[in-house]
Amino acid sequence: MSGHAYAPGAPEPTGHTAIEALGLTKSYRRGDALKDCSFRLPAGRICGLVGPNGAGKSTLLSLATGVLAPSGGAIRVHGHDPRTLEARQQVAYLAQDKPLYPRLTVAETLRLGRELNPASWDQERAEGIVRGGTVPFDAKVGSLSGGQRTRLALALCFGKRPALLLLDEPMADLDPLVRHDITGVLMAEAAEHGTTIVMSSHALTELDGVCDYLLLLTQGRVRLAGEVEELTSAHSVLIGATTGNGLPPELSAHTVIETRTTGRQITAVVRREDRISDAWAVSEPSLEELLLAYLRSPDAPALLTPSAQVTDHPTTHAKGYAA
Ligand SMILES: Nc1ncnc2c1ncn2[C@@H]1O[C@H](COP(=O)(O)OP(=O)(O)OP(=O)(O)O)[C@@H](O)[C@H]1O
Repeated sequence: MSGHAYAPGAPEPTGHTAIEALGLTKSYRRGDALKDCSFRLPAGRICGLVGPNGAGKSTLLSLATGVLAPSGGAIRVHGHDPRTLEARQQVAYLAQDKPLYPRLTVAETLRLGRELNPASWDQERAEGIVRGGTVPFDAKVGSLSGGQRTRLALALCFGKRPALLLLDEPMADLDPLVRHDITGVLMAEAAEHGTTIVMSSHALTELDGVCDYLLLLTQGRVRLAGEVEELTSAHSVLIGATTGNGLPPELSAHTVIETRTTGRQITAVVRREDRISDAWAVSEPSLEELLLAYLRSPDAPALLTPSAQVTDHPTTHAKGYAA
């Protein structure tokens, strides 16, 4: 398993699992897009999927939707191989370019959604999302604004009543007001229906307050996974005075993620392993500060909170992981 234990004696993760990856690897001719990734995403979370360009975010989403097959290891969605019908019925996916038919009207698009998902379609829910954005039902999709198109695409996704919704950079081309609006849709749907949402994003500030779970990938590996609150509270930002050359010796008591020196002041982001001396001004990093520290420090060790760790529970193997 990648990463290391979060806290000795921590309780076993509980609850249902939306996504579980074990040694998940995806190789292309030029190299590995994902390397030996193991993590668990509990159901009912809004998870930010973060990482620099080329980190493997889209590849992971494609594996979770069953569009791609792993080169090694395994991924399960609600306990099923993503390529099976059982998994596909539970997952909705919105690609970055939000593919919709421009010549259909909004009403016709929803009708198509119903025809494609006859067993699960929730017309009232889909219509409610469209109405919330005052999108005219008789308008052609090709005439909609970016925000309206996103709303319609989300209505199609949620109309399917998915247990898990995967979104590839849903906010990338939207202005701040529309982003706020769409965030509201996501949070309301997740709260009301318990839908698990995974959304990849480069806009770190936007994830704060929206996501309660986080998965950070860099260079195809899991660097951080777990509850946002647990991840941020496990770290501290320390500000103190520099002491000659090298790092102040007290820092060695902690796992140092990043240090920056400005004049005679040193700022360190650390994973606390011990009491912090009174010589430092101490604060908790924001989610953005934490992510930036890990992004700037590719060698900092990975951290997975207990709920994000894949346990060696026998049912894991019963579902075919061992094969
Ligand atoms: N079809 C493909 N063929 C070959 N290499 C690919 C293919 N798709 C992705 N890759 C490579 O795999 C790596 C991961 O790409 P991926 O698109 O998953 O990253 P990403 O985190 O989604 O990036 P971005 O933020 O730019 O969308 C990159 O090095 C990319 O060049």
